Amino acid sequence: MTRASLDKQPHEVASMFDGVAANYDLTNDVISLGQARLWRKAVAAAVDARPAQKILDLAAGTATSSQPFAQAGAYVVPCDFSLGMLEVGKRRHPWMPFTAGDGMRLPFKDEVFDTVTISFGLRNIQDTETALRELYRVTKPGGRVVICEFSQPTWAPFRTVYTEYLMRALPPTARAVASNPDAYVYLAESIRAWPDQPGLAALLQKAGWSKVAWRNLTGGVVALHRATRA
Ligand SMILES: C[S@@+](CC[C@H](N)C(=O)[O-])C[C@H]1O[C@@H](n2cnc3c(N)ncnc32)[C@H](O)[C@@H]1O
Repeated sequence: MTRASLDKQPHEVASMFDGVAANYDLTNDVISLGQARLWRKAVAAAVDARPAQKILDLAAGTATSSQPFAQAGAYVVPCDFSLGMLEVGKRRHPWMPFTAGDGMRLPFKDEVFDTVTISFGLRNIQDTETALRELYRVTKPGGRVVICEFSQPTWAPFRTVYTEYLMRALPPTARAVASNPDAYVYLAESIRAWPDQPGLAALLQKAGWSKVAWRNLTGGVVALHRATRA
């Protein structure tokens, strides 16, 4: 594989997600070998949504990542720039205030959300630091960010097996279930190119966030980063 498919422009990323929207959630369950549901539970626990809280779920896609916060009684705004993903989400959750918007220029005023969160989306945004600064801007002072993203398994033998899975088994599996298998080649490449746990923590600090911490899930296949706005 080459790095070429990683150099996608934002409109290409949006149209790639438009293309996978119909089968997106099913494909996730299959290619994560059922782990996706556990990761979502961990995100829900970290966000700890409460009634009357205002939560931004950036890169929410079909809003599967937003649903636990709404179920906990919070006011959750799913925001994404793929109209195809938003359409699928709106059909499933017509009461949610879906908002079309780019993570690098959020269509919200300063300091409006108690918590901002992003699951499996930050890696896809062209400029990570700009997105982290935008998330900071729209968060109330004292508010929090929770980021759920693929990362690096910490135990070397497991890392080797996982890398084999990403590069060899995932593309054919995706070909069997996904509507646009190329999107899952991009997935494998983008995970390999993404910063590890301390690398993302450093980017959060650089964007102004404090009290940065993370927790590994599934041995570090996924990491949950948390931070606070001063
Ligand atoms: C892998 S999906 C994650 C969806 C959802 N958060 C979940 O956990 O199922 C990534 C989403 O990021 C969105 N995305 C990528 N770049 C974006 C950007 N610059 N602004 C807004 N959304 C973006 C894509 O459209 C896609 O819906």
